[in-house]
Amino acid sequence: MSGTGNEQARKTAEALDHLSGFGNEHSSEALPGALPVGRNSPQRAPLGLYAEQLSGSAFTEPRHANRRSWLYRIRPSAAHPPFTRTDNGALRGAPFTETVPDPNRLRWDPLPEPPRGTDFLAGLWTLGGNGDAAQRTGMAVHLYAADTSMTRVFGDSDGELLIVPQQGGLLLRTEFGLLRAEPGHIALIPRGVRFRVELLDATARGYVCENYGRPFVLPDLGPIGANGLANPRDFLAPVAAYEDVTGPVEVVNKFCGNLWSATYDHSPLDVVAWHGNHVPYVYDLRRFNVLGSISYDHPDPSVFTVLTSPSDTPGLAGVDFVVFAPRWLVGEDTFRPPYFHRNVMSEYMGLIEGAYDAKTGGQGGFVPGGGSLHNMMSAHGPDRDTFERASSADLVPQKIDDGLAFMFETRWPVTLTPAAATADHLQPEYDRVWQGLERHFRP
Ligand SMILES: O=C(O)Cc1cc(O)ccc1O
Ligand SMILES: [Fe+2]
Repeated sequence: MSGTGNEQARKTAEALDHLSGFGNEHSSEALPGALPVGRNSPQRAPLGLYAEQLSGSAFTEPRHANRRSWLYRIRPSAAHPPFTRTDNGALRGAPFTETVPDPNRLRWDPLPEPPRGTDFLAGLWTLGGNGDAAQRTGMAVHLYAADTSMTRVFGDSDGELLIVPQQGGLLLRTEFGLLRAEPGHIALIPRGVRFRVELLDATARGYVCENYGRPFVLPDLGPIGANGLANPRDFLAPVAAYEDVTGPVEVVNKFCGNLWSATYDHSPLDVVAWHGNHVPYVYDLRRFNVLGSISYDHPDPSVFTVLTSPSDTPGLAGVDFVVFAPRWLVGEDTFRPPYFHRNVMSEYMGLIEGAYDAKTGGQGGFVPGGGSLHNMMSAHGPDRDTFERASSADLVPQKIDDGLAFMFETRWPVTLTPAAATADHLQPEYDRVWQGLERHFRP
C-alpha cells in the first residue's frame, strides 16, 4: 500500500469514536433511525435494511454466557455465492497432528520479512496449537508479518481472534465499525465477525491467539475486590460504520482449519446499525492495573491475567491471556524474577517491546517479535544471568518498565506445525540459557 494510503488510514484511525465497557449490551447506528426501537425484527426494518442475528453462544446458554448481536444491514449475509477452497498459505488449524508433541523448551526469533504484497491474512503463520476447531476446544498460536493492507474481507468460523500487534498499527474495519490497534494494544474479533485489516504503518507484525473454546471474559477478582487488573470500562467497542459498495469483493472464511473464498457482488461490511454483546473490541495493555506482592515472594502470573477463556472445570482455562506490564518490585528477602518452575499448563510467550525480566541474558535471546514455548511440565525459569544477578541484588524498590511481554497459557500442550518445528528462525541453542547454573549446595 502506498504511503498515501497509510496516511489516509491513520487519519481515519485517529478520529474514531468508541463505546466503552467489557461485555456490555451496546447499541450503535451510523444513520439516525436505523436501529429498530422496542423489537429486533420488525416486519420491515428501518431504512429498508435487513435484520440479522449473529449468535456467539447457543440460544439457550445461561444469561451470563449468552452472546448475540442484531445487525441491520444493506444486504443480508445470506446473499452470497458458494465458497470454494483456497490456499491456506501458512495458516493451520486444530487438531494439530503433523508433528510429535515436543517436551523441549523452544524459542524462535521474529518471523522473516514477508514477500512484498503480503496482507494480514496471507501473512498469518501458524506456530501450533491444541484441541479441535470442530469440537470448539483449544487454541492456536499464529504470528503475522505483513506489508500491505487487505482489500479482501476475512471471517473466522473456528474461533475468536485475539490480535496482539507488536510492530505497526492496524485499522480494523469490521462489520460493527472501525477499531485502531497499535503495538501495546490488543484487539479481539469475535467468532464469525467479518473484518479487513489495513496497515497504519509501512509494515505490521504481531501475534494472534485463535481461541476455539469459550469466549474470553475478564477473570473473577475474588478477594482483590471490585476493581483492578483489566478494568471493564477500558475495553472499547466500535460505533457503527458501513460500506455501501457494489462490485466484486473477495470474502475469505476460515472453516474447520481451511480457507474458503467467495467473490461477493458487494461489501459485507454493510451494517448500518447494530446492538448486542457479541462485538469486537480493543484494549490498551498499558491501562492494566498491575497488582503484585508488597511483602515477599513472587506471585504466580495468574495475577496478571487480562482475559480468560473458561473451561467446564472452575479455574482451569482453555487459554489465559496474561500481560507482564510495567510495575514496581518491592519484595523483601525475595528472589524477584519469575521462579524456576514446571507447570501443568503450557506457556507460549511473546514480547511486544523491550526485555523480559526472566530473560536478561543478553542479545539474541528473547527478542521483540520472537516467542518461546514451555510446554506442559517442561522445566524453565530465569536464565543463568538473571538468576545470578537477582540472587545478589540489593532489594531496594525497583521499577520494571523496560518491556511489555505477554503469555498465552493453555490447559493442553501446544503441538507445533511442521513449519514451526523446522523453521530457520527456531533457536537451536535455547537450552544453553540454563547451562552453567552452578552447584551452590553446602550441606
Ligand atoms: O515462564 C515464564 O516466564 C512465565 C511466568 C512468569 C512468572 O512471573 C511466574 C511463572 C511463570 O510461568
Ligand atoms: Fe513459566
